[in-house]
Amino acid sequence: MKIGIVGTGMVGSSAGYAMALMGVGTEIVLVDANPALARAQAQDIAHGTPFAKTVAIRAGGYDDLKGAAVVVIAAGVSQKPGESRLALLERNVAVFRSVIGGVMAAAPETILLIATNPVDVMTFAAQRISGLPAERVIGSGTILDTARMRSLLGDHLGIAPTSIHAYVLGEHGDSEVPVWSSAMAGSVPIVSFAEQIGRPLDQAARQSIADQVRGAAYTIIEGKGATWYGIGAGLARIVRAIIGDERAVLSVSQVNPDIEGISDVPLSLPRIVGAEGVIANLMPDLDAGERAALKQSAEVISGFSSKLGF
Ligand SMILES: NC(=O)C1=CN([C@@H]2O[C@H](COP(=O)(O)OP(=O)(O)OC[C@H]3O[C@@H](n4cnc5c(N)ncnc54)[C@H](O)[C@@H]3O)[C@@H](O)[C@H]2O)C=CC1
Ligand SMILES: CC(=O)C(=O)O
Repeated sequence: MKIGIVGTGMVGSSAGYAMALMGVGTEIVLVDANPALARAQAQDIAHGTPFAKTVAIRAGGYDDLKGAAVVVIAAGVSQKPGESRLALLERNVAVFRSVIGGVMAAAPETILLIATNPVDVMTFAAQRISGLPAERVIGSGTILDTARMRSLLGDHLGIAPTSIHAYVLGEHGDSEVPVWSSAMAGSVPIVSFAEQIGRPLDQAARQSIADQVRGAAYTIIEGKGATWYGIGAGLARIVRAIIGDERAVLSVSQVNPDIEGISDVPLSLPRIVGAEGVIANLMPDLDAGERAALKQSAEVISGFSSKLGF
């Protein structure tokens, strides 16, 4: 199955590399405004495939995306140290006006998977520019924040992050909402699990983990200029769910008709992801504080998306 990636800088190339190592798809086509970069990334990743699952990876133009089941969009600018994701909006919407047109002309039946920041608002822009139904325009959303939360909780509890079932919802950004009230370790509510094994998750421990998740991008950007490995793996995971029709439950972004009274707002909820894109949206049981935080997150995003003029 063919997968396209538009924007082959750090994020796009890391997604391609993760897909090649995980054996996601049979053919990956890399497209970039800088064709020499796309060619170099394709060659470099291809040299890893003899050690991995065999995936053909090559550079191309928009025409080469014809027949792609999924096209990942990671084109645009990224944050400088201290800059918020929302500060990138205007520049990246301009990039999307040309990129999405090129993709849709070649692959009108595709599913778009958006990584470019601010990812929720860019998912909204991509949906409006492409005219695709909302369930076929997926933003990576909080898949990365959820992974960061599970990784930190795994460290705290001394268990595999894959045994933790907890989500970050809302914006992939400063207003994100870690959901503690329904978080589980194995099949045990996480606070009870933590008490039973003598590693309590009291309010201070939960706040510290939430702060580290929210601040992770800022911390990493301060240290190495950008983030790419975590999101590269997250994008490969979403693509695998789509092309394998896995019906996996993942926290990803999509334009929602209504969240807490706010209409047409793009944000992350747990969603069932398969061959048709998002198959169903799930609203977890939230406590009053989490519900208010989700509404506030929706308001922050809507404050930007509703002013785009789409
Ligand atoms: N969703 C998430 O969780 C994450 C999102 N990001 C975002 O991903 C985006 C990409 O980040 P990086 O790869 O680090 O940036 P980068 O600067 O390394 O790569 C961006 C690429 O986009 C290409 N590009 C720009 N305009 C284009 C156009 N009109 N057509 C085709 N290609 C074009 C550039 O040539 C460049 O190769 C940023 O917006 C960044 O904030 C980054 C990390 C995590
Ligand atoms: C840059 C970004 O969005 C992240 O690493 O979360």
